[in-house]
Amino acid sequence: MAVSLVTLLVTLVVVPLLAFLLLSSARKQRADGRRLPPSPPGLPLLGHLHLLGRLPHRALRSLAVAHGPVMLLRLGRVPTVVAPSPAAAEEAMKTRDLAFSGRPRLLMAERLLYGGRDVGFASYSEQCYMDSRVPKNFAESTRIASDTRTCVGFRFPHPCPGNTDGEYWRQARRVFALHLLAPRRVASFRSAREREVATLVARVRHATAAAASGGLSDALISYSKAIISRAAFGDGDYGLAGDKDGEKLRRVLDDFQELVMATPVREISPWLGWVDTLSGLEAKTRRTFEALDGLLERVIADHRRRRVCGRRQVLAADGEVDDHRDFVDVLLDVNEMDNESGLRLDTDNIKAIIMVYQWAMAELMNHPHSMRKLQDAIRRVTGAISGNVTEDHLDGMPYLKAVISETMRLHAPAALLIPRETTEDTELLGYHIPAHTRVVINAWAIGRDPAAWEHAEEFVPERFVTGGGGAAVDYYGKVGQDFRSVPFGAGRRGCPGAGFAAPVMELALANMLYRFDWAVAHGDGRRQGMPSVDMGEVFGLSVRLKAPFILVAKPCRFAVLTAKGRKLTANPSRQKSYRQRDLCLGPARIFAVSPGCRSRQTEPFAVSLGCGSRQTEALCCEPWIWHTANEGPLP
Ligand code: HEM
Repeated sequence: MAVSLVTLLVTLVVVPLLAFLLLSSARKQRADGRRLPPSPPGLPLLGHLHLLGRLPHRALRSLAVAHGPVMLLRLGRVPTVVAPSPAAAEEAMKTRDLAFSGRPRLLMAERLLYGGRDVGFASYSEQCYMDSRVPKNFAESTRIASDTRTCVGFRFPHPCPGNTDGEYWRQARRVFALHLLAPRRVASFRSAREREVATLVARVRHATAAAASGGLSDALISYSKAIISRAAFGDGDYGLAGDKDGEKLRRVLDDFQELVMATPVREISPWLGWVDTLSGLEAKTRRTFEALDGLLERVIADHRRRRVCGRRQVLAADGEVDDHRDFVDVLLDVNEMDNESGLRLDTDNIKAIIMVYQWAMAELMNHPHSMRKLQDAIRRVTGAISGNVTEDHLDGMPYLKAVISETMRLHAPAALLIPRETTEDTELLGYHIPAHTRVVINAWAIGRDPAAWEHAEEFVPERFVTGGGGAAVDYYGKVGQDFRSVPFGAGRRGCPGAGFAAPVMELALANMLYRFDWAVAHGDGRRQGMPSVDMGEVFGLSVRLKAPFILVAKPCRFAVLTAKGRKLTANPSRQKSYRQRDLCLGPARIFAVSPGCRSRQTEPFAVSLGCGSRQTEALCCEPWIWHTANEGPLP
C-alpha cells in the first residue's frame, strides 16, 4: 500500500513538477548565450498545446499581450515561434525572408498530398527524394511520410538530380507564377468567371423565387469551385462516381480541408499513434485520399486523351490565338508527367474565396451604411443597361476593393497563414531563433493591431480609399509591401494566387449587391440592439462564421432615366418593351444624383425602385422621364 502511495505521489506530483521546472528553465535557457524569445509555462508532453483552445488565433493574441511581440511555444514536441505583430511579420517575410521560408513537414499534408508534393507545403531547403520515390497509392504515401530518414521533397517538373536545395519548390513556384497565375492567363479565364457569375445570379434568383433563402451558401460554393476547377481542369464535368448533385464531393473536400491541417496524436507522441486508428482518423484519411486520387486520375487521363486528339484554339479579344488551356494542360506541357504532377485540388483556395465573401456579407449586413454606399457605387458604375457587373466595371469601384480589403484585414481566411519553418539559425526582433523552428504568423492579430490601425476592431472600409473617394489602395498589388495586413502572406512563400482570387471575389460580391438587396432572415431569436449577424468564429484551415446566417435575397427593379425627349441609345432594340411613364412619386434611392437630377445628364443611370417591394416610389425630377421594365433588371 505504502509503495503504491509513493508511486502515485511520484507520478502525480513529482514528475509533472520536475517537467514543469524543466520547461520553465528551458524558457530562460540561452542558446550559445543568445536570447531566446520568452515563453509561458507549459505542461509535460503537451507543452503549450492546451493554451491554444478552440480559437488559437485569439489565444495567441492574448498570450502576445502578456509575453511580448515574439513568443516561443512548444506545441507537443514542436518548438514554435509566434509572430503576432506587423514588425515581426515584416522581419520574417521581408528582411529575413530566406531564413523563414521553409515549410514544416506536416504528417497529414504529406499523406494527403502525395508525400507533401504541393507547392504550398514544399520544403524550401531540403533535398529532393534521392531515390525518386513517388507514391503511387495511399499506403506508399503513408510509408514515405513516416520515413523520417527521407527528406520529403519534390521532383516536379524535372526529376530531381539529388541535393538541389529546394529546387523542386523553385521550379514549381515558377510554373505557378509564369504559366498558371500570370496576369495574361488569369485574364484568359475572364469569360469563365463571367459565365459562372451569371449562373450564380440565376441560382440565387431561382432560390429566391422558390422562397428557398438558404441556397446562397451552396450557390457560392458552386461558383468558386466552378471557377477554380474550370481554370484547373477545364470544362469537363468532373465528380465522384454516383454523386449526381456534387454532395459527396463537397463532403470529401470538407474532410480534406479539415484533415490537411489536423495534428494527429502520432505527430505529438509517436508511441500513441494507435489513438489515431481508434479515433477513426486513419480510416477517414485513407477514404479522403482515395476519393480525391481517383478524381485526379480521371482528370489527367481525360486531358491526355484530349491532347492526343488535338487542342482547341480560340481567338482572344486582342486578336491573338488563345489556346484555351487549363492548368492541367499547362502542367502536362511543362512536363509530360501525368499523375506525378504537383497539382493539388486547391480546396483551401476555394474555401478562402468563399470565406472572404461570407465575412464581407456579414460585415455589410451589420453595417447598413457601408452596404448602401457600396450598392450605390456598384449600381452607379454599372448602370441599368448592362444587366450584370462585368470585369470592365470593376476598375471604377474603389469602394468595392476597399470593402474586400477591410474584410480580409479583420478576417484573414488563413488566420495563422500556412506554417513556416526556419531554414537556418536566425533572429526575430533581436531574439535568437534556431534552425528548424516552426513559425506561426498570426495574420488575424496583425490585421487588428491597435498600434497599426485606428479603431482596429471596427469595420471601416474607408480606410482603404485614398483621397476622400479617389482610388482604392491597390491592395492586392501591395501584397508584400504593407505588413499591417497580411492575408496572403508575403515574400517568397507568399500567395501567388492573389491576382487570381481578386476578380473572383470582386465579381461575385458586386453582382450579388447589384442584382439583389439583402436582409437577414428573422426568427433566429436575436435580441434588439444586437448585430444582425452573429460574428462568432470557428477555427480551421480557414476561420469561418460559427452560426451560418441565412440571408433573403430581394431582386432589384431598375428604371432607366434619360433626359426628356431623348432616346435610350444603349440598347435601342429593347426600347419598345419598356413602359414609358411620366410619373413623379415620392423619394427613392437614386444613383448618380450628383450632378444628376439638376444637371442635364444624358447618360442613363440606374435607379432602384424599392428592391423587392411593389410600393415603388421614385423621385422624378424634371426634366427626366422614367423608362421602366415591368420586372427585374433591364436585360
Ligand atoms: C482569398 C483567396 C486566397 C487567400 C486568402 C490565400 C492565402 C494564402 C496564404 C496565407 C498562403 C501562405 C502564404 C505564406 O506562407 O506567406 C498562400 C499560399 C499559396 N497560395 Fe493562396 N490564397 C488564396 C487564393 C489562392 C488561389 C486562388 C491560388 C491558386 C489558384 C492560390 C495559390 C497558392 C499557392 C500555390 C501557395 C503556396 C505558395 C508557396 O508556398 O510558395 N491561393 N495562400
